[in-house]
Amino acid sequence: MIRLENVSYCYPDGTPALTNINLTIRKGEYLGIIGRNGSGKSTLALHLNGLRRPQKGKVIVKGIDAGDFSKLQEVRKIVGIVFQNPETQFIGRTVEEDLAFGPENLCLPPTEIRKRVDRALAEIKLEKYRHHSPKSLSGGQGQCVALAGVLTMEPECLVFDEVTSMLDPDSGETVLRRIKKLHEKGKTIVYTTHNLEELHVADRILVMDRGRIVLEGEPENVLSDPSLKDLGLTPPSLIELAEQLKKHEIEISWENTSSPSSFAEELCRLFLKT
Ligand SMILES: Nc1ncnc2c1ncn2[C@@H]1O[C@H](COP(=O)(O)OP(=O)(O)OP(=O)(O)O)[C@@H](O)[C@H]1O
Repeated sequence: MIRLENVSYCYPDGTPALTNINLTIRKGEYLGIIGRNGSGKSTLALHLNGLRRPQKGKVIVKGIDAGDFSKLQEVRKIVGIVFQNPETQFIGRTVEEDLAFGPENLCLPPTEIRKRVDRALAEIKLEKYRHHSPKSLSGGQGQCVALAGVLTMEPECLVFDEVTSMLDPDSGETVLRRIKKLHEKGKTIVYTTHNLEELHVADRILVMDRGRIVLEGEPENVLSDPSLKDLGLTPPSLIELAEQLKKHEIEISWENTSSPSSFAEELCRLFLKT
């Protein structure tokens, strides 16, 4: 669906943000991109719908060159982006107005705009906030509205750039659940984060460091890769716990316990002992 061929990008002050990136994003896949601060995740995300154009190499979106300025509108219909801070994306005075903005720009007929706004509101389950100012919502609700705003454009691929980093854990969970649902409905998802706990649902994970892809694979392999710590990343807590149990040769089995809560208690007990 999206192909990056030898993509390199340097910011005007000379900071190299991407170096020789080769990547194919398959239709319907959930791709997680992880890396410490400044590793190039956002710059890569911005290349996926032409918000940044490669200085070297090519980004091809369903056969269209995303670097070709005249094709930008087409590319943005296929790939939508949601950013870290939803407030920077709000334009309308009410949620409804905000959601209508994208389809209005596509010059769609009013009935179609209405249909898309209603559908997007139902998708994020925020119908009752239709007439509220998007700026009056909580961080999590605001992020869901930003997501709905992208959905009104009906893109096949959704790119989420560190969308939970400003949210509390509960709101972050809600946003992640919405994203998972969209994936189940067939959307291609690209999700950048520096929190490995969020990536167990991905089909594939890329690890970036200093503008390069340094590790790639299925979650079970990448999340337990010993080089993660050297790359400034904290493995998921369950994997850390499993490593500790292995290191201390502690045996634990489900059969020893009668219920999930006693299993959890047993784990806690063993963990405190190590
Ligand atoms: N507008 C800019 N001007 C100059 N340099 C920039 C700009 N944006 C990013 N950079 C630099 O480019 C490199 C890659 O940054 P990028 O934001 O893509 O990384 P990131 O992995 O998304 O980081 P973070 O997790 O902190 O958002 C970093 O060295 C960063 O300082």
